[in-house]
Amino acid sequence: MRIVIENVGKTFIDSKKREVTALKNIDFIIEEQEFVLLVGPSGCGKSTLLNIVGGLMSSSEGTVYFEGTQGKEPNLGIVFQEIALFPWRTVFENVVYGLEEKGISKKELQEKGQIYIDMVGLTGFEDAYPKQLSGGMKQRAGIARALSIEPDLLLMDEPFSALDAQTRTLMQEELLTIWNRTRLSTLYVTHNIQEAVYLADRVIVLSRHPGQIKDIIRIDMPKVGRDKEQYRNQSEQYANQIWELIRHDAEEALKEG
Ligand SMILES: Nc1ncnc2c1ncn2[C@@H]1O[C@H](COP(=O)(O)OP(=O)(O)OP(=O)(O)O)[C@@H](O)[C@H]1O
Repeated sequence: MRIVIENVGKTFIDSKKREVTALKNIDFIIEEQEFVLLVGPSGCGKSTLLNIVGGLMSSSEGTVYFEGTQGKEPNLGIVFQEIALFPWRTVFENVVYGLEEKGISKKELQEKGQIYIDMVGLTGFEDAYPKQLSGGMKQRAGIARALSIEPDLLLMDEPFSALDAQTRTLMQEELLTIWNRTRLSTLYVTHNIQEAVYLADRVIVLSRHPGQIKDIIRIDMPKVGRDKEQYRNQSEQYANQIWELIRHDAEEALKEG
C-alpha cells in the first residue's frame, strides 16, 4: 500500500506548560513495497512520527493517507523495541493473536500461524512460553505476530536495539530475507546508521528542534544477491553521507543530555 504523509506536525506541552514542537512540515510518501527508514539523533521525533503514522497518537497538523482503504481502518503490523508478548500465551498463541481478532477459521488460523512461525525461524517453539525464549526469539515472535495479519504497513520502532550486537546483526539479515519474501511497505525507526543503510530503500534523515526532514537518501543497492565487497564500499559511503547530515544535531543532543 502507498502511504502519504502530508505536512504532519506535532506540538507537545511540556511539564512547565511550554510548547515543544516535536515535528514540523513532515512530507513524504511510503511507496507500495518500499522499506523506508527514519534516522536522526535522540529527540528528533522519530518515535512520535511512527506513532502518528500508526494512529497511536494524533498529529497537531497534517494528515496521513492510506491509499485505497476508502475510509476503512488500515491493517497495521507494529513491532516495538520491547516486544509485549502475552506471558500466558504460547508462541503460537501469541503469533495468531491478531488473526483471532479477525475471526478467521481455525484451519486458516493454524496454517497462517505456522507459515509465519516458520518464516521467522521459530519452528519447533510453537508451544514454548515467552519466559522460555531468548531476547532474539521474543523479537522473532513479535515480528511473526505483526506479519501474520498481512498488514498494509509494517511499523518497526528500534526493534533490535535491546539485543546484543551479534544477535542484532543476525536479526537484520533475517529481517531482510523475510522482507524480500513479503515486500511489505515498511516504516522503520533506528538510531543506527549502518542498520538504516543495510535495510532501506530510502533513508529519511530528521533534524531536531523541531524535527524536520533534513534530507532523503535513496539507497541504490540491490536487496538480494549483494556482492559483499561492493556492498561494503557503497554502504560505507552512504553511512558517511548520513552521518555528516546528523553529526551536528547529534553533538547538540549530547550536550543537552
Ligand atoms: N508526551 C510528551 N510530552 C512532551 N514532550 C514529548 C512527549 N513525547 C515526546 N516529547 C518530546 O518530543 C521530542 C521528540 O521525541 P521522540 O521520542 O519522538 O524522539 P526520538 O527521535 O524517537 O528520540 P529517541 O531516539 O531518543 O527515542 C523530544 O523533544 C521529546 O522530549
